[in-house]
Amino acid sequence: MFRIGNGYDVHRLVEGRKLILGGVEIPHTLGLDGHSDADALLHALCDALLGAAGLGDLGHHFPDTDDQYKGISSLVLLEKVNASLHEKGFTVVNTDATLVAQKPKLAPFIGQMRENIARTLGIDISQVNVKATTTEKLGFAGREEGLAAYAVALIESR
Ligand SMILES: Nc1ccn([C@@H]2O[C@H](COP(=O)(O)O)[C@@H](O)[C@H]2O)c(=O)n1
Ligand SMILES: C[C@@]1(CO)OP(=O)(O)OP(=O)(O)OC[C@H]1O
Repeated sequence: MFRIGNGYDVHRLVEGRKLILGGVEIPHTLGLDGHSDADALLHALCDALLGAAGLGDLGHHFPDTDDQYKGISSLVLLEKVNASLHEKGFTVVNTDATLVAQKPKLAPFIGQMRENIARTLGIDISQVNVKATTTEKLGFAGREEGLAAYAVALIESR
């Protein structure tokens, strides 16, 4: 049986934090604020996978009030989410994500993001897609106040 899920995450862009997306540290004047490494791409992807499996959302499994997750790499969270899906008999068919950010230019880093996600999920890179778009300077993303990520995931029960 096939199941689909979607995820959406936003993090504020602030000074003094790293900009990490898809497990890649991207040089930029601003970074993402959050309890973990604030990797919005991986958070949206985790929520898409959890949603497809009917397992709620990221905050339910990893509360942002729990010190053990402070500063944690979201690749570790993705690995844990993937393990939860496998425990339930699900395998990932494919994922697709869209990053919404006015700056910086993300295209040069998308290949590494895809590699990180594919390796963490134990799937082929052809099963992982990531793209980026601006909002033509509209809204919070266009004003560079924050960055958003949308993700969808298709999973299959064994
Ligand atoms: N932060 C971003 C946003 C966009 N891109 C690339 O630019 C292309 C054009 O984006 P528009 O929002 O103007 O349509 C887009 O297809 C991406 O390849 C990017 O690298 N980083
Ligand atoms: C990742 C977690 C846990 O550290 O917190 P944040 O890094 O703040 O990210 P967010 O997407 O706001 O919430 C999900 C939480 O599970």
